[in-house]
Amino acid sequence: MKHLEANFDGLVGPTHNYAGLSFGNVASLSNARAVSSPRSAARQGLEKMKALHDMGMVQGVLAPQERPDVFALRRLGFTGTDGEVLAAAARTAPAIFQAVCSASSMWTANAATVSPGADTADGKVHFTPANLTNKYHRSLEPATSGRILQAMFANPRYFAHHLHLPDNEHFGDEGAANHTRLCNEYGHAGIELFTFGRYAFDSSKPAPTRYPARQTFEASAAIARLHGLSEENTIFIQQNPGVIDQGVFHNDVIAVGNRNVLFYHEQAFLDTEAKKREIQRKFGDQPVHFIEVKDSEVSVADAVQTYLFNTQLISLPDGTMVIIAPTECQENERVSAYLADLVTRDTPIRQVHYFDVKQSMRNGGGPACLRLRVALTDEELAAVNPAVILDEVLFSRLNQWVDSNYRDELSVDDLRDPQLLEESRTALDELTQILKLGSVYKFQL
Ligand SMILES: N=C(N)NCCC[C@H](NC(=O)CCC(=O)O)C(=O)O
Repeated sequence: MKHLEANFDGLVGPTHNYAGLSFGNVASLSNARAVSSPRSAARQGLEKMKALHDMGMVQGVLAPQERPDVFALRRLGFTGTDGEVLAAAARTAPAIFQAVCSASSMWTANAATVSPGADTADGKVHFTPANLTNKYHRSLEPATSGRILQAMFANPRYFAHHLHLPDNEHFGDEGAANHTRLCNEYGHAGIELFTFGRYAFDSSKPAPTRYPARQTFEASAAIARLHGLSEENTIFIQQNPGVIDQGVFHNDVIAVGNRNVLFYHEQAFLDTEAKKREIQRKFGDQPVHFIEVKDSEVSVADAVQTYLFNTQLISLPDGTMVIIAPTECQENERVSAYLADLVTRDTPIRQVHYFDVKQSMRNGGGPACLRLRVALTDEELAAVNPAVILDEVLFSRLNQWVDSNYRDELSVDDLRDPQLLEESRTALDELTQILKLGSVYKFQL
């Protein structure tokens, strides 16, 4: 049986904007109210997807969510026609209004945690949408993420879907951004690394003091139980609270893993040496390549600014391991020198490919935030909704769809325009037909 890892990238939504909604995420706060370009953001994302497809990777598309979320405003007591709801919210509660307009579902590393069938007790691929409780604008995502994932991975013989964890900070869960899997081969049992920022039920344990820890230990442990993972293939690692306080709001801003490689900053974790020993013991006889970046090579500040670790570490079909990095890494002398040197060292990583995803980077989302990884056997892949898998035809169809539905520019003030809601709904309705998702949005139910 063949096996591979597929990437499902979030399509940027028609209301992509910069609202400064994510305290603890430096890029989001520093670009608050900048004018965005939904069209070029979506095109940048599609270019990256196409490039990975051209490298021989299986590349999928994850649909964005409907924004502004009028249903969320009605739940908060705004009434009248959709236009009246938008106008009243924008006038009387502008901060809430901006939150319900965020196109943050584009970062599909936060859509869910996924455990491949090789790791789970029942042999199925398990999905749990992230509840994203720490930020109101993101807490609006899990129900729709769940419906979209079920429409993509529908066959119950291969795929198991769980409800997101309780909507409470005690179980704050940010999905695959805090989850990495190491394995020898994608289809063989691997080890799943769950990274968390604090313990919810034990205030004596270390925790950040400046910025929030979005993921709790208790949430990570619940996901591992739900997915039927065993103690022997699961590792829980606490993030160093000091790096969260420097802007590492998700672990994928400071570490990334693929197959037998863990690439991380020396300050990323607590108890690093003990955790490395546990990883190697649970991984088995083959060596794990721990590529630890020293502070003297790249500082945490440079890592946060360039997203050196929010790179995609992928294995091409011939087995070559490559890094998909944002152009911000190329533009920073220290980081580009580090990467140029890394590919000459004795590690499995052989190439670096740079991509312009600036529209996403300005909100703190790099290449790795934009994708959800799903390791699949060929039999499981055959059971995935084929309309979401990118090929030449879908690529050009989606580019046309973006060109005819997306605005070139969007400022925060444009979000109250009821016409934008109409445009978004028309676009998303068409998209559900292109991707054969059925009815997944509330306005379609
Ligand atoms: N690291 C990963 N996997 N994902 C990045 C998510 C970025 C997202 N930014 C935002 O939600 C900003 C929206 C705004 O400010 O308009 C967040 O902070 O949750």
